[in-house]
Amino acid sequence: MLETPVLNAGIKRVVIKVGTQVITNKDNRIVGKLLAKLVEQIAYLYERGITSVLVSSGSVIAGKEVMSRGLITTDKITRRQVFSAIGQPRMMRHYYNLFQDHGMRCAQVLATKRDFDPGKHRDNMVNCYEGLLAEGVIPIANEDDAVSLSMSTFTDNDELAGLVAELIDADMLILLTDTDGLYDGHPDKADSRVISHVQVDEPVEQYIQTSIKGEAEGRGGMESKLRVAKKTAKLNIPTFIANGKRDHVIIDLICGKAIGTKITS
Ligand SMILES: Nc1ncnc2c1ncn2[C@@H]1O[C@H](COP(=O)(O)OP(=O)(O)O)[C@@H](O)[C@H]1O
Ligand SMILES: N[C@@H](CCC(=O)OP(=O)(O)O)C(=O)O
Repeated sequence: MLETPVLNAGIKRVVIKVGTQVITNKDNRIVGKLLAKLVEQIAYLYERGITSVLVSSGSVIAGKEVMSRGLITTDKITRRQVFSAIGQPRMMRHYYNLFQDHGMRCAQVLATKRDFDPGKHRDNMVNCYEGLLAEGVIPIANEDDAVSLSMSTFTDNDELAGLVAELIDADMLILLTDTDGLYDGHPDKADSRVISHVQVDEPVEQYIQTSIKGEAEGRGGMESKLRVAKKTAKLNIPTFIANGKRDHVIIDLICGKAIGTKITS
């Protein structure tokens, strides 16, 4: 199905973050075919000696998908906790089945920000990731939204992905979203163009547009993607912002195709 791409031989470990916008349709429903496309690419890379960690959003929207009518509480925080607690196993059921179709195994690693503090918590995280990767199991990370509140909350999963990339010493970080990268204007405007390369000291934040998000539609936005991308790139981990709905996007990036926005130090 795929052409014969020439993968960058220097890439052995990659962290791929997929946002809520990538895996849902306009009705905010999870699209199984999009998850399948992502898993197919991860399986393709795995066969060729490249291991991936998937950081997947979607638990809150997956919970809302089945619960929005029945939920009595109007407290936003509790709603988020309940949605994510219900949605996370729904997401993992999708992923478990999809990886199994490729003869692969996956595992869930939920974290709060505290787990990345230097010391015992962090050592435990390293142990867990390295243990899974050594066994050929694909770790699927998400924030532990059911219990992650106030001081232990990540800005969003972009931040989590950046921390995981640092933790496992990744060769590349890919932030997948629903636009083709960072645009120099509003992504919906005809005269806006994707910025193909950003260096960490370039003041491209001026291009970020404000967007209003509904409940469960994810957090963060382009501002946090850019902040995380610059921080991770400074650690010499090349970071990409690209369109997760595009066919073969992960493989194309690892082949060095000029797509998305590349952020480097
Ligand atoms: N300059 C820009 N270029 C591209 N996208 C932008 C820009 N400014 C704001 N955005 C918005 O950022 C959104 C992606 O971030 P986000 O909603 O957090 O996605 P995700 O759920 O994938 O993490 C896009 O849908 C787009 O509307
Ligand atoms: N942890 C939440 C997603 C939070 C988040 O960062 O969302 P997004 O900006 O869509 O990547 C969830 O699983 O629904």
